Amino acid sequence: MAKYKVVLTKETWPAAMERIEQHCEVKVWKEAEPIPRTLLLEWLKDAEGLFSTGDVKVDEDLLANAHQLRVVAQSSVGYDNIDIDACTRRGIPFGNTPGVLVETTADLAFALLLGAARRIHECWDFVKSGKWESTNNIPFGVDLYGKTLGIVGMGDIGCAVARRAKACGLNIIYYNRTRRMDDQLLEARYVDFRDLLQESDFIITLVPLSNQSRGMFGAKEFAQMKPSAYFINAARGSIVNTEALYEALKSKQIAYAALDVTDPEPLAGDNPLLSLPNILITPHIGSATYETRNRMAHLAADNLLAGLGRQALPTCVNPTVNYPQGAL
Ligand SMILES: NC(=O)c1ccc[n+]([C@@H]2O[C@H](COP(=O)([O-])OP(=O)(O)OC[C@H]3O[C@@H](n4cnc5c(N)ncnc54)[C@H](O)[C@@H]3O)[C@@H](O)[C@H]2O)c1
Ligand SMILES: O=C(O)[C@H](O)CO
Repeated sequence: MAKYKVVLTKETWPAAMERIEQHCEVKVWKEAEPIPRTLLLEWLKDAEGLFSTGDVKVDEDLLANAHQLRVVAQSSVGYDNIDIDACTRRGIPFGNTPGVLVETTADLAFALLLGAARRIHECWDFVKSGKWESTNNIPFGVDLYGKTLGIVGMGDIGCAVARRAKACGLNIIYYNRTRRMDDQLLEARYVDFRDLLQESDFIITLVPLSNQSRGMFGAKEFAQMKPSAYFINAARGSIVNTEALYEALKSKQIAYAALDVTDPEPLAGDNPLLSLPNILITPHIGSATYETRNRMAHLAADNLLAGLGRQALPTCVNPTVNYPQGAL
């Protein structure tokens, strides 16, 4: 049987790759930098499936060039690099990987909160550099217990963070596009965005990047936070105005930031944020455990292979153009 023609903008995990290669003739970009746009356009001319990554823009122009394309799949829950309306207009279903990374990403968001509050990375540098001379010259942190955590974007991961926060004795408030019906179970109080900024001791943001959320944390928002506030971003770098965050940290308008995502990514070694003493940055590792990345790759492969066979994608973002279950 003829194999499907598929483009991968990066290699994926071996077991998922094997499954794809069983059914597909693949073109894979294997370099660290994003695939050059002209090459991608060339490869997509006869491709039936695209296995994309967050560093590639899937937009109207790209789709207009890909006449045979019948499915796009990506191994991530966020899909801010994909023009979903353009996919839908062309009848192309897009599949992401919700659910399978929830607990892993919540662990990381909460680790950033704990790591920043107790200055874990500074303590490690302190010990390594031989500065540990007495019991009172050590880096001091702040308590979590009894403080208020504000969660912005109370979706799957936000709720998983709330469960961890509840176990640590934090009071939880949240802001979301809509109020959650189950917020009493989480013991979380729905507030408006301004109240969340003003009342929180810690803010964790897990809101998807969209036209509405781009730059939602800027100078005005940092000015409303407490001077003792800790700001944690595990969503996308572009929901924050980086210059405004730098100024807020430098002037001690807020106390501390912990970021798993930055704008841009990767962050260059001479980025001004790195000169600040009151920041902790990890390299976009929210879902980066062996188990979870493997699960994500398999779910993305499920979506890809289903779409190629004109079967319903298990996790389709634009269900109006998903294939019906059982179709040929
Ligand atoms: N750091 C990482 O490695 C990592 C890993 C996974 C996810 N993420 C990011 O986290 C985001 C959330 O993931 P999830 O699985 O919880 O998604 P989700 O869809 O379950 O939750 C998102 C929540 O945000 C709310 N929301 C959307 N736009 C909003 C807005 N403008 N203002 C307020 N609330 C808004 C939605 O109503 C929803 O409740 C992803 O879109 C992704 O960008 C990052
Ligand atoms: O959106 C996601 O899933 C992460 O940011 C990438 O793993």
